[in-house]
Amino acid sequence: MVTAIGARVTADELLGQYAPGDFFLATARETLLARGVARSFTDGDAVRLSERVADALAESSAALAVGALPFDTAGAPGHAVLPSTVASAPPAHPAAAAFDRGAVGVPVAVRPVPTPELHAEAVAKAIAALNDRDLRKVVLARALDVDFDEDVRAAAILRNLVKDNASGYTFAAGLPGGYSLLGSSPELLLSRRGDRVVSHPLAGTAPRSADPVEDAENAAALLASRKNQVEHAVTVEAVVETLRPFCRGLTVPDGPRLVATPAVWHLGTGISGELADRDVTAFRLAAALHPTPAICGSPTAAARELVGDLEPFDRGYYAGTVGWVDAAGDGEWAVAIRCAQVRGRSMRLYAGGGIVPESEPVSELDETSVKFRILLRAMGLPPEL
Ligand SMILES: C=C(O[C@H]1C=CC=C(C(=O)O)[C@@H]1O)C(=O)O
Repeated sequence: MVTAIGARVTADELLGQYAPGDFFLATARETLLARGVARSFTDGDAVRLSERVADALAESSAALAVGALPFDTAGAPGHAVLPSTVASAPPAHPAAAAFDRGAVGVPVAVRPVPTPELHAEAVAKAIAALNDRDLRKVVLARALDVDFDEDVRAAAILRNLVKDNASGYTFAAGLPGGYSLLGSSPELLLSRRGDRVVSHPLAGTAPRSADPVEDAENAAALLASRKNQVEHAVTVEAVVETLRPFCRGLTVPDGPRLVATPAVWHLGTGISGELADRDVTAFRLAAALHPTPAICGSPTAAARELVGDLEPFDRGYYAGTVGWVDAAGDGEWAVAIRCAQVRGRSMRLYAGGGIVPESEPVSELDETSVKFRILLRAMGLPPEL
């Protein structure tokens, strides 16, 4: 097997080479394209998968492995690949802002799953269940199924996602069964470089507005909102608890900061730590953290059960994680949100939101609609569908 970090190319060129099945990741730090399969791994146990991948990297000349974990391994396996080739380029932005938009075509059908009304009803049931089942938070999602009369133009959608999203983690990941996951997530699950570990959980959301005054008001209201602060604190607590045993020291800010994305404001907390044992890889840490209360809830097992009871679909790799790990154990894993699972002529878009006792069903429905806009815009579709 030959794995090579290619000569320095541009993000634009890597996007030009991307084809469904490849792994692509654009961040503020770099752009990565991994192609071909030298070895692939699937495993229902995320920790075991991370260890198998670490062993394989140690035995091979591969520069890195790429992969994806599903939301729940009961529904789909963790998946990782030692690619045949890896190329990296400098960050796509600022140049990407001037990219031509890729043409995506017009869908022949769009179906919400469930209907918006039923999603609002599910949120109401979730609010009641928090009390009955002794939960602090649950994250409930809905989907939009979109069909085309030709294969989904994944490369064009990915190009548009990169163009539209100057920050965060814009990705495409090949999945088992011929699927790909395409999206642009604002949320870092875990990065490890040497002994420095960073996680940046997000929870708590408000819409952006084209009117600067309203936009600033929305941001200020989010920061002042007790409901959103609670939703956020539950998530940060879980990330800190999970990372603590792996780290010599952790730096956790006193409170969250506002994080701007093109469609929404979030509350975010940047957590950093010093890794105690360099044998613990980025993938192993991501497997330990996943699923955080940003996409599942708290306590985890009860929240996952409630998600299964209330959502009328399997999440697949939505609300999972996508990323890479290298032979030294360094790597970067994003929370797989603001994304769609794609195969053939169809794609399923997902959006969810954290539910706490103070949540209101209609606001939660609206929040999912706003979160869909990242994908809808990249597909050339109107913001409300
Ligand atoms: C579950 C999603 O977002 C999570 C990440 C940030 C903010 C969230 C919220 O405020 O509810 C969600 O926890 C999603 O976009 O599908």
